[in-house]
Amino acid sequence: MSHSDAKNIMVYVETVSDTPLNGGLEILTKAHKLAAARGEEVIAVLIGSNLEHAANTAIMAGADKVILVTKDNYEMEVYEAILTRLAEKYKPSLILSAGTLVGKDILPLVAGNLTTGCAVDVMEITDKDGNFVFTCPVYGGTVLNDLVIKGTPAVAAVRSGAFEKELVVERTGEIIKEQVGVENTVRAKIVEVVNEMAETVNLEEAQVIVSGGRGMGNKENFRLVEELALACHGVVGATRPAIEAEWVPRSHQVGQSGKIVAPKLYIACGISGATQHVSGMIGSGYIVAVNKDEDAPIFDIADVGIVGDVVKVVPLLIEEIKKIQSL
Ligand SMILES: Cc1cc2nc3c(=O)[nH]c(=O)nc-3n(C[C@H](O)[C@H](O)[C@H](O)COP(=O)(O)OP(=O)(O)OC[C@H]3O[C@@H](n4cnc5c(N)ncnc54)[C@H](O)[C@@H]3O)c2cc1C
Repeated sequence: MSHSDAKNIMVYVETVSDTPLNGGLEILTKAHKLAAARGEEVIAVLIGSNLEHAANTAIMAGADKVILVTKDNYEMEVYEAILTRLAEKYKPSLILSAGTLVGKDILPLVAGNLTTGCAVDVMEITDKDGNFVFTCPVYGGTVLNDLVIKGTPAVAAVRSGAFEKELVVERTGEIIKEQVGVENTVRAKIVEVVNEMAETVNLEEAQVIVSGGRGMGNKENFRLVEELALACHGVVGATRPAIEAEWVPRSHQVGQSGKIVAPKLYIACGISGATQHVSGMIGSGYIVAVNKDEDAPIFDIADVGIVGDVVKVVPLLIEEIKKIQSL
């Protein structure tokens, strides 16, 4: 695509059961600010069914236009082809999506189809002299790298929680229904989707996460993490060793090779604070850590640190929270 043709920002907004995920809405708000400064528009793309309500939410979050494409189930190649066709038609200068598993699945493929580059794990986007600059962590989050994509459009998957969502009820926008024929592109078809109970976990959207690490000791003690999460109306997270010990399914892993999260409250129980874990939760609003080692690196990033044995401290936390809730 030539540079001169391209304008406007296209945002793929992922939905689950007709509801747009916060990651996409946060990006729409950021895209609205970037596009407004350039005198351009934000085009949201929603793929699924019964998405009219979600389209209105996308407009409130910052979309000027919302393109609705009806499809029943998620299929990577179909979604990738739809986004590619829409990019060819609408010629945006930037394509964004939340860096969820789906976003990270399809965006690099879209970038490949359009022979351009894709930034992942983006934490900030700035517009410098007409070029988008993407700030991304590298080396496990120890260094922040600013990068510019030379191809057009620039494509980027953004970290959940990187931007703040603002819903403005008075905003108006246009809803466009597009039919995109992509059936021939499908090489693999999903014939059945089996929903493991654990897969209902949506760590990226959670406001409260209680995570357990190797320091929980065993599967039975790990139930304390689940109990504390339940008491706080939160979601259970875990470090890789806790996953590898099979105390909890893989869908709960937080970190570099797991999920990137940004809850308001993150409680880390028996977690050392290794870079690969911390890079996935450093965007949390308030961090509480329980560890028996007062020199554990997790205390360097914690707002509140409790030095003690998780098996003694976590039951006390559960008891206190239940007491407060019963008042
Ligand atoms: C390429 C790569 C990718 C990775 N991706 C991830 C990832 O996505 N997520 C992830 O988590 N890890 C990841 N890791 C692993 C990471 O490097 C660490 O090994 C891991 O995060 C450590 O987990 P932990 O804190 O549970 O265990 P440990 O580092 O062993 O820490 C356990 C902590 O528990 C404390 N403790 C022990 N007993 C108690 C007790 N009774 N009460 C209180 N505290 C106690 C100890 O003091 C210690 O600080 C990755 C590694 C690599 C190489």
